[in-house]
Amino acid sequence: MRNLSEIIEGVAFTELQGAADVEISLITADSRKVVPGTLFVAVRGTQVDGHDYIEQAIKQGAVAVVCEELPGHTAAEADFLMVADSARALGQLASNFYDKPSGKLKLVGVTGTNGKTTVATLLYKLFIDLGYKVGLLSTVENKINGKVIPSTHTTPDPVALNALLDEMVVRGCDYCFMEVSSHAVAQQRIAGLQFSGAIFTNITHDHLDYHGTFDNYLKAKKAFFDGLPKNAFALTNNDDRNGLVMLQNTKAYKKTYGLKSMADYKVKMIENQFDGLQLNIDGEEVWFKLVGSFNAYNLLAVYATAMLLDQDKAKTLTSLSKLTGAEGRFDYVVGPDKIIGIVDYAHTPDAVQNVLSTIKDIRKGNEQVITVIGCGGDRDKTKRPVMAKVACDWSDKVILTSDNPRSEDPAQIIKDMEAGVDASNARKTISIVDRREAIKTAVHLAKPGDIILLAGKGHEKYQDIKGVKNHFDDKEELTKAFGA
Ligand SMILES: CC(=O)N[C@H]1[C@@H](OP(=O)(O)OP(=O)(O)OC[C@H]2O[C@@H](n3ccc(=O)[nH]c3=O)[C@H](O)[C@@H]2O)O[C@H](CO)[C@@H](O)[C@@H]1O[C@H](C)C(=O)N[C@@H](C)C(=O)N[C@H](CCC(=O)O)C(=O)O
Ligand SMILES: Nc1ncnc2c1ncn2[C@@H]1O[C@H](COP(=O)(O)OP(=O)(O)OP(=O)(O)O)[C@@H](O)[C@H]1O
Ligand SMILES: N[C@H](CCC[C@H](N)C(=O)O)C(=O)O
Ligand SMILES: [Mg+2]
Repeated sequence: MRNLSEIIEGVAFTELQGAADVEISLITADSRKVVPGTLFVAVRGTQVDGHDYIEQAIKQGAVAVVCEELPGHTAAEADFLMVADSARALGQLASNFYDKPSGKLKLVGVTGTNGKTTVATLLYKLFIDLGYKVGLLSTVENKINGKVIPSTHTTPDPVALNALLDEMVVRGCDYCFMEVSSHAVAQQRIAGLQFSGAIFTNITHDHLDYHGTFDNYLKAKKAFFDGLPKNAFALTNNDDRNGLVMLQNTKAYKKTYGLKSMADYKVKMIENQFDGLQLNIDGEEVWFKLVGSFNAYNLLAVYATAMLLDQDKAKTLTSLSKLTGAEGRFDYVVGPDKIIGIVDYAHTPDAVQNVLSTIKDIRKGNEQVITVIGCGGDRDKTKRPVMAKVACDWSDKVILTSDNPRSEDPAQIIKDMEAGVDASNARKTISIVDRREAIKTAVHLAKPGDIILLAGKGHEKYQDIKGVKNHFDDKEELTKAFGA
């Protein structure tokens, strides 16, 4: 319970109707959650306009409303606060409501097309191992010092986000590592947060359905860096062609990492094998349990962050060398006849190419690589043919199948993917709509020693078909198919 006058502190408003002297028990942008004593924030969304629900919210007991436009007839029972950008105000209000929890711990955000979950999860595990109390906000799960809280988004909405940060503070967390998705930046889910540091992994093709152009997608990631305070660090991947763009307008202190280019933190690849990576990281040779050259970048980003947070170099490297990655990222199961099944969350053209090139680099002989892959419905359609082409170019056999079709016709999504399969690749490609059948077929086609890649769903425990989330787990299906 907080007084409205405290909650609106620092929020730039153009007009206030009412005394702002009411007690607020809840803050929400969703009229369906309003209970008596709520502050309702009307946000314009991609589907509907929250302003259309103001009256409903007041009927349900909202005592104050934040909006960009007053409703036609002002209901006198509530206070009204007019702002230029209510999505932004929601972030600041949520932070104030929970008494600015992000400032009471060290909050580090990770952005980039691929690697966010891996980097944030490794940082969480590392700092736990170094003896701290830590929070994690990620695609796979949210965690508060060991306690798991299921995650609904890569970056939660501002109210859920600040509530989680508040719980972290209450439970004594020193650090929180969180993923910052481009959607979250564009929708102001991180407004009002006080970051101690930001990490950029890379940017390649994804989410063009939402951002419209690659340039807008890039600008969303950059906006996160632009908003950092000067006592925060801004750590970027200098091998990525857009890595330095992140640093152009930030007030934070700038640091770079890289394998190929000049950078403050450097790594060299020594060995890349099925059971791990040997790297020379900042002058020290260390063996890590993670697989694939892209993980050299992730590990380096984590190491650099630990150094920027003043951790001991030797302890950090010793600890990092023991860690495994995030669930569903290059997760493997060995089946009969030494057939290897890999479950990986690669769901962008770049990630698919990276994981397949890693498999090619580390396989021992001429074993076949069989890839099972689909693309999500109601998401970027332009990546579908590209992902299919990459899968074909880098595999010996490909089974095109369903990912999460959501509201779309799964057969049509596969048709969109098939458009990227040229005549020479068509010979090695089949399409099977049912993902379970596709996995069984891959196992059936595999000869001793072959490698099966199940791409796109990683840790997910469901398949979303027409809005219904049916239980589905790639690793479980693979294990069953191996057993049959
Ligand atoms: C496209 C997108 O990102 N949508 C997010 C957005 O919803 P929206 O703009 O469509 O909202 P809307 O339905 O138009 O409603 C507008 C406003 O009216 C309110 N409303 C609506 C109906 C009603 O009866 N009453 C009411 O008050 C809503 O609560 C909302 O405040 O804001 C919602 C609240 O924060 C999010 O839950 C929702 O995420 C949807 C479910 C989603 O699937 N998002 C994905 C694409 C996403 O965000 N992904 C990224 C990761 C991407 C990556 O891998 O990098 C993530 O961070 O998870
Ligand atoms: N640094 C990297 N560069 C390129 N590809 C990567 C990198 N790290 C991981 N990948 C690939 O991308 C996939 C997704 O990795 P991860 O879950 O860490 O990314 P993410 O950015 O969190 O994704 P999302 O946006 O869906 O949350 C992995 O399964 C792997 O195939
Ligand atoms: N966080 C990503 C995950 C996509 C994973 C894939 N399984 C799909 O459903 O498209 C997104 O929202 O685009
Ligand atoms: Mg993620």
